[in-house]
Amino acid sequence: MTDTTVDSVFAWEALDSRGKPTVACEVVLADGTRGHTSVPSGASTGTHEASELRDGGHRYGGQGVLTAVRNANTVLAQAVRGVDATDQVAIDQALRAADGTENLSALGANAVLAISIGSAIAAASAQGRSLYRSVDDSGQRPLLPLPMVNVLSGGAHAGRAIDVQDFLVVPMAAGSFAEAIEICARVRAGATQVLDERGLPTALVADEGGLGPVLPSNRAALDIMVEGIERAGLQPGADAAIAIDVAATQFHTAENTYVLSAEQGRTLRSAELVDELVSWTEHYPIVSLEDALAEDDWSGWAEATTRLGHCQLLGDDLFVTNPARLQRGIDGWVANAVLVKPNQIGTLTDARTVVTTAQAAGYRTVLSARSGETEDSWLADLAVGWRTGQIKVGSTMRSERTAKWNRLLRIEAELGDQADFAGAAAIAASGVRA
Ligand SMILES: O=C(O)[C@@H](CO)OP(=O)(O)O
Ligand SMILES: [Mg+2]
Repeated sequence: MTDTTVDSVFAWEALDSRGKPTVACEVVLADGTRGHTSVPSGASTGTHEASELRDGGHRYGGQGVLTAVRNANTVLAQAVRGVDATDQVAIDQALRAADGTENLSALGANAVLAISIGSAIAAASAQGRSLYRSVDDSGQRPLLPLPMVNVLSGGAHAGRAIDVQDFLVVPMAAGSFAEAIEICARVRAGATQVLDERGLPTALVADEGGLGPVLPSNRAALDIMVEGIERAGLQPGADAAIAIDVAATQFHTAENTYVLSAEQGRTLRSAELVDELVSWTEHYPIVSLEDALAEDDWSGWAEATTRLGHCQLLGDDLFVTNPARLQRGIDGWVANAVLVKPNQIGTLTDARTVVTTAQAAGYRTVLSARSGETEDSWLADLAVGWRTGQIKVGSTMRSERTAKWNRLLRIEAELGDQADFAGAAAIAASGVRA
């Protein structure tokens, strides 16, 4: 008989895709069902993220992850024991109450998230359902997300060879998720050819599998994106467009300026950075800009929203998947979309709240992996089940990335015409205020 109450938690230290320690765990239900998970970690993290216990180095260099593992195995395990794993809100409340801090710094957001997700996976499995089905209470047909896929990398993920962190391809013409991934893979191959022909190294692969060439300017990277799209036999804009993650927090200074080190230290004020971005959108088929300004530059962000509101303006470091920061954005007319990373907030319930709050306000939602990932694929299921419409996982290379793409390919293949594909409408659809 199915008994979905939590019986025990077994956590341990595992490796992430950067070879750094992370938390893995198995949540075991009373009927013996198990839910295994491991959690990711960012490199260009926002100051306002939930606080993971992590030393950043190998286990022999510090105790952070081991402490999180111990907390998962002891006080957090105790907190969820006897709670029904099908009641995600109750699981997450128990975890939050045990930690007692707003940002989960006492026991570690990584320990909390591992149990939060492990419980959801165990609950789905006990009910004989796929995770994407068990987290979906919409009563609608499953919705496969439009991917944005990393082609060129800079910033904190690629030794700051370019200032902008991610140059991604958005497969506008795709009619299915499978077609979308094929377009992205073709553009990646096209960009690789272009770099090869210029004698630029293509073996330098960044944290998320993007190409990491040293280029003279951010515009040079945009040129390569356009050429890569053309080389793939596609029309820039109509078939494949460009998204960028400026990750501006990374080159913002205490004097409230932005320093482009890839462009000889060119220094810009907020309004000048917005001018620069506006000019990029005039010359290149850019449909989405993430973290266009720094995490606490709310006035710069407001200006960007006024001047760039025809594009998707995605808050990552700005909102950090935090319901209160998102609400401030909605109230203040800032951005028009939110990047959702469950580990920025620490529980599935809070991440879900961000998705529903954003969608109710007309903001678009993009579920996102981290630069330090694991081979888990639960993120793919959450994108479908939460109907986020878009997903960002990194490139079409490296197994910790393809684990998510491949899970989505399988879901689409299994469902056939029982599922919908969000397509370009997910990024172009105007919100109530766009
Ligand atoms: O900034 C981001 O959007 C993510 C993923 O690209 O990077 P990180 O996980 O390092 O924060
Ligand atoms: Mg980002």
